Amino acid sequence: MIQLIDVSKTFISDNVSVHAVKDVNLTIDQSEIFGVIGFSGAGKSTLVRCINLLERPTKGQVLIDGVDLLQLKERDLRLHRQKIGMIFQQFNLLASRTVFENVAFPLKHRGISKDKIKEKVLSLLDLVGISDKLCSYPSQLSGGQKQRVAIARALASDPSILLCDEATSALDPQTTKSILKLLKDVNRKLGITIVIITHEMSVIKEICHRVAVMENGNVVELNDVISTFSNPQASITKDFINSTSTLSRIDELIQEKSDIVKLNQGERIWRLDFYGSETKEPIIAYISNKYNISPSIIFANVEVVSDTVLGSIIVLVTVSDQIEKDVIQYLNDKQIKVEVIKYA
Ligand SMILES: Nc1ncnc2c1ncn2[C@@H]1O[C@H](COP(=O)(O)OP(=O)(O)OP(=O)(O)O)[C@@H](O)[C@H]1O
Repeated sequence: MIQLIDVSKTFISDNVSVHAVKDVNLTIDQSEIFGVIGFSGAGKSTLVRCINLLERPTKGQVLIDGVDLLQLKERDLRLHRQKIGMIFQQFNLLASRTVFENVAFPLKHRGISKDKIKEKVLSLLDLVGISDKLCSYPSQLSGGQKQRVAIARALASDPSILLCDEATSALDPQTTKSILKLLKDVNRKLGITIVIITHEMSVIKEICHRVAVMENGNVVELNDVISTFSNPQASITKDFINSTSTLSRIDELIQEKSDIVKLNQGERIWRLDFYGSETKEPIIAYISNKYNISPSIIFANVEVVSDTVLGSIIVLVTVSDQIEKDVIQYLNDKQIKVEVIKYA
């Protein structure tokens, strides 16, 4: 378990203080996949580097399984750090060493026999699916293959925690998916806690259990992924979610006064957000029949997040004030959020 208690990090350069991380409190459970999202400069890397003391916090405590790393002497700290692996956007492989040698590197000088090292490296390369590149050099590998080698190397010390700093940002979408799937497998098979820094909500959606949203050094929102997507609180979280969906196009169309959103007398535009079991009910058909209205769908977006369906639709509907109130009440009772985006 990782506990960050009142962690702050201030950099001072040229007599200017930069408060990169401000009083962050976080608990990340064993075997959890935890995401940290934020725009550039929000403090994500600094926060995550505080977990293995690549950055020493200016203030606060960093507890790994109850042990405060900041209180440890150098030798003990080195031992504890071996339990925290890390991978990076630029892979950080040793260019002059083969794949085998890169993965074997953390095992050197530990009194482990050559045979044991070989056995371990081969099983790790098998786990990450790159056994056929044993003798290749990093320059002969694709980005996805390099990240697989980096993951194998990070796992060589049998860590209980794996920190991933923008590990998929340099990869194309398909390779990103395959690396995220590998991280998921590693989490499931080895029970390793994974902390992932990203600026893409799609990464959070794909594999994380919980997510912390960072802005200006603060954690401004912290929740499980479903709640974050279905009921975001902070405006920056809403911005991130909008960036993954086509629905925010409606706001642009309204601003542009597009013909698509030009309304006649009595018409309105609603946004309906629903998730989980509600997605199986024929809600639109039901309200059409019950209230004698004919919603026409302008946009729709349905996602699957952590095995839960999340849907949003934007509809144009002609309706009186009273019927609108009744329909909204009915939908709210069904746990469907309704926002009236535009009146005629
Ligand atoms: N070594 C350093 N010296 C001075 N300032 C630093 C240092 N490292 C980071 N900062 C500053 O701290 C703030 C947070 O940086 P950090 O790299 O943690 O953000 P980030 O959210 O990870 O950004 P990105 O997504 O661009 O990597 C920024 O203003 C950055 O300029």
